[in-house]
Amino acid sequence: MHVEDVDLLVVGGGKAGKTLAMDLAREGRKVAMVERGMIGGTCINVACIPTKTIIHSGRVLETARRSAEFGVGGVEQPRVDLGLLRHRKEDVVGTMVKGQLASFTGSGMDFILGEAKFVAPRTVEVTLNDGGVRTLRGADVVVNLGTEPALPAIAGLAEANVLTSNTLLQLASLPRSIIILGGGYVGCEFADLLNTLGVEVTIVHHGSHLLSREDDDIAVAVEKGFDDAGIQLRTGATAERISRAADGTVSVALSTGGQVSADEVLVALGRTPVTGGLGLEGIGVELTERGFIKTDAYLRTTAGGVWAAGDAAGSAQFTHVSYDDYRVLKANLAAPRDGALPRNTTDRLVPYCVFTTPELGRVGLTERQAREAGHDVRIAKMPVSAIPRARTVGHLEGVWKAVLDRRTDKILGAAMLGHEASEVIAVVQLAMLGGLEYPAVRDAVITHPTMAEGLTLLFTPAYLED
Ligand SMILES: Cc1cc2nc3c(=O)[nH]c(=O)nc-3n(C[C@H](O)[C@H](O)[C@H](O)COP(=O)(O)OP(=O)(O)OC[C@H]3O[C@@H](n4cnc5c(N)ncnc54)[C@H](O)[C@@H]3O)c2cc1C
Ligand SMILES: NC(=O)c1ccc[n+]([C@@H]2O[C@H](COP(=O)([O-])OP(=O)(O)OC[C@H]3O[C@@H](n4cnc5c(N)ncnc54)[C@H](O)[C@@H]3O)[C@@H](O)[C@H]2O)c1
Repeated sequence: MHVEDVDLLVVGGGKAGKTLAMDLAREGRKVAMVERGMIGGTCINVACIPTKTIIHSGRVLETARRSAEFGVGGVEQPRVDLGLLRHRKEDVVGTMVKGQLASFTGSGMDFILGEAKFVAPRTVEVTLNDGGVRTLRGADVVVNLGTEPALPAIAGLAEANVLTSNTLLQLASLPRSIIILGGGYVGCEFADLLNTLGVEVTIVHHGSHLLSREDDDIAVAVEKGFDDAGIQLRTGATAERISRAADGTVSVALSTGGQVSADEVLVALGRTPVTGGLGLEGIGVELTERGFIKTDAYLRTTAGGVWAAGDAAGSAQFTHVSYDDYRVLKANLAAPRDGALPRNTTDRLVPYCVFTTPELGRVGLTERQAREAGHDVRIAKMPVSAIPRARTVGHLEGVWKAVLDRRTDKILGAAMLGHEASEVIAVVQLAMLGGLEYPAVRDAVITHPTMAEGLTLLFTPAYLED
């Protein structure tokens, strides 16, 4: 067996791994990256980018429906053209994939399309997609494998031909109705989108509220928006059995009694790491009970010279977190072998956004977490309708909530449900990173009329509890 030695071997081309591979290759190091199919990884091919592209189409449709309200005539009966929508999504994805491939090869790395399997310490055997086998060993190895939709052991699920976020993106026509199992990020984003596109949506969620990680008042505000839009909610209910009848109708029996039926079922019940059958444990890389790779705060695995990043390494499942894993790895790989490692993942301030309409931007602690952590909590809460920009664009829905520390006046966290919340949450995040006290944010001169200007209102006595 001929073993090819490289300085860095990246297994799985996710956000962290591909960025690191390109960087080190550009610096003149010998780098190989093995990817089994998705050039650019999950985010670009089947997750963030395609979903946000079609969510934008949904928003254009909704705006077209409201065109008369905005003084625009001539837009009669706007409707979605699924063929064109898919074409645009594939164009956006395809352009990005092409760009990625050019960057990979342009960086000087050896980009290998094939399935990797560990056969010895820091060594993989790659079954090449176009035939043949190569064996590579890295002085350092970074494993960045990602996750795939979880398909839990619900009776009948395997036989019912259910949809996942991957297969839903491939549909040639829209179902008339759909049951979505899981009211988390994937469930809520697809529920909102499909409802906008005219599909009858029912969400089955076993938590008492959707988006179980959020404070109840914020989740209730999301639920109210869904309810007003006609989405059926079955919260506090677990799917116990799924069956598809001869006429194609799918039924889901609920733990609360009764059942719901529709044309299709989308399973959005979390994601499973792609770590099975890869020989990881054979080379000393320990996995958790759920199959995630055990790492320390420096992203070292339990095997010498093997590092891990992204979803499969147990990092919060966001592309921007995988990107930060890249920063951690880059600093640590460059450090002297015998010295202390310079960068870790502890205490990262991770924002995120659920891309429903309106969006839910989140950063830092929820009120519940802040109280549990022993903070003397003070809440600022304001309806989005108070913000002048919300009036000019006709998006009055939503609520902003900030969690403050009464003793220090520092911002501990924020939940912003409203127009462009994905952008405004970054302003709050920067204030938190800068250690600003809330009066400094309130007293900043912020451009009028923007959504961010709402921050000068949120912290005034009208919206700040005593
Ligand atoms: C529907 C959906 C929407 C999302 N939207 C957002 C969003 O808006 N914002 C956000 O931040 N996050 C979003 N996420 C989460 C985000 O997609 C993930 O957190 C991110 O893609 C994880 O990247 P990663 O670095 O872990 O690796 P990945 O990008 O998953 O890459 C891992 C790669 O490893 C390859 N691989 C696996 N096994 C092997 C093997 N044996 N040999 C070779 N290659 C292998 C895979 O093909 C894959 O390309 C979304 C997720 C979903 C499902
Ligand atoms: N905008 C974004 O950043 C974005 C978008 C989509 C996905 N993601 C990432 O992908 C990950 C996976 O998303 P997801 O929505 O699949 O998972 P999730 O963990 O966010 O939500 C799944 C929900 O399903 C519920 N559930 C579990 N079993 C159930 C059952 N049998 N019946 C009814 N409900 C049940 C759980 O309580 C959970 O709240 C997320 O954690 C997120 O990090 C991010």
